[in-house]
Amino acid sequence: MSETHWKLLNILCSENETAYALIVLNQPLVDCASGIFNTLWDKASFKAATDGATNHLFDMGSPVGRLRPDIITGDFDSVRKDVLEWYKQQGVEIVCTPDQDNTDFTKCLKIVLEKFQKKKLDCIIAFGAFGGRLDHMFANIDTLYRANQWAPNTPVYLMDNHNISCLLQKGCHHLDVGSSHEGDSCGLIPVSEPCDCVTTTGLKWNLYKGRLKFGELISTSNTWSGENLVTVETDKPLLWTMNIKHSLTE
Ligand SMILES: Cc1ncc(C[n+]2csc(CCOP(=O)(O)OP(=O)(O)O)c2C)c(N)n1
Ligand SMILES: O=c1ccn([C@@H]2O[C@H](COP(=O)(O)O)[C@@H](O)[C@H]2O)c(=O)[nH]1
Repeated sequence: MSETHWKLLNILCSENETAYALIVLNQPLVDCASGIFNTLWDKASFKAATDGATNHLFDMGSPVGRLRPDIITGDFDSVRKDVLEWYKQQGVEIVCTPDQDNTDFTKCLKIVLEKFQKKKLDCIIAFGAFGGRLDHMFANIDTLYRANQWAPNTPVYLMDNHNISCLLQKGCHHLDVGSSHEGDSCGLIPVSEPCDCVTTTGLKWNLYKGRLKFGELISTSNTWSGENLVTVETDKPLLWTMNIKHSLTE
């Protein structure tokens, strides 16, 4: 049985030295000027902006303090021409990904993984993954399935100001929930297929060899039992999601 450890919000702790790449998705960053986004941005080993996300980075800072990613990728139907040109002049790597069968996020993730094939990267965080368009939210979750095929040993987290999610593959998972940044609720969602055998510890509503299936039971509005670790054993891919404490997001 495979064992996977997930650091989750521990990545945000000041003493934490996780090497991660940050992929910024096209969602407003106005509410993120302080708190989580800034922390993630400052500590990232590598920063990528997908298409329209570049507008948000551009609009956030003054020309002097403007946030500068390492790479900008996308089909470029959302980024403003002047914004792309400004970053080009600043020497930022620009990669056009015109394929219309995959999202800009999926394509960007692949580029980031290729860049880090030989360098150390503990995980990848995609910020701005929820809110806005529902089709995009499903596509962002779908990208987690692809990420597992491309780089099964590199955890990928979807985040926004309020949530962090990751895809648990078949096996046993140890989820660190003792960072003090955790909010009150969490969930286990069998997105792609029913999970017939799920066992958990560390939750208020645990399962023992239980079945999770849309139309039958999915685990939402769950919460902690008070321990710093949650364990999940699952026979099929299962989306873990939890919310982030308000004080961090204000
Ligand atoms: C069956 C099928 N449905 C839909 C599409 C269309 N499609 C899927 S991914 C993609 C690119 C999306 O680009 P992105 O910039 O991520 O999103 P946008 O904001 O432009 O919608 C497109 C057009 C397709 N290629 N195949
Ligand atoms: O509502 C949304 C819009 C976008 N995204 C993500 O951002 C990238 C880039 O978006 P563009 O609209 O092409 O600039 C897209 O691939 C999505 O992953 C989103 O999550 N929600």
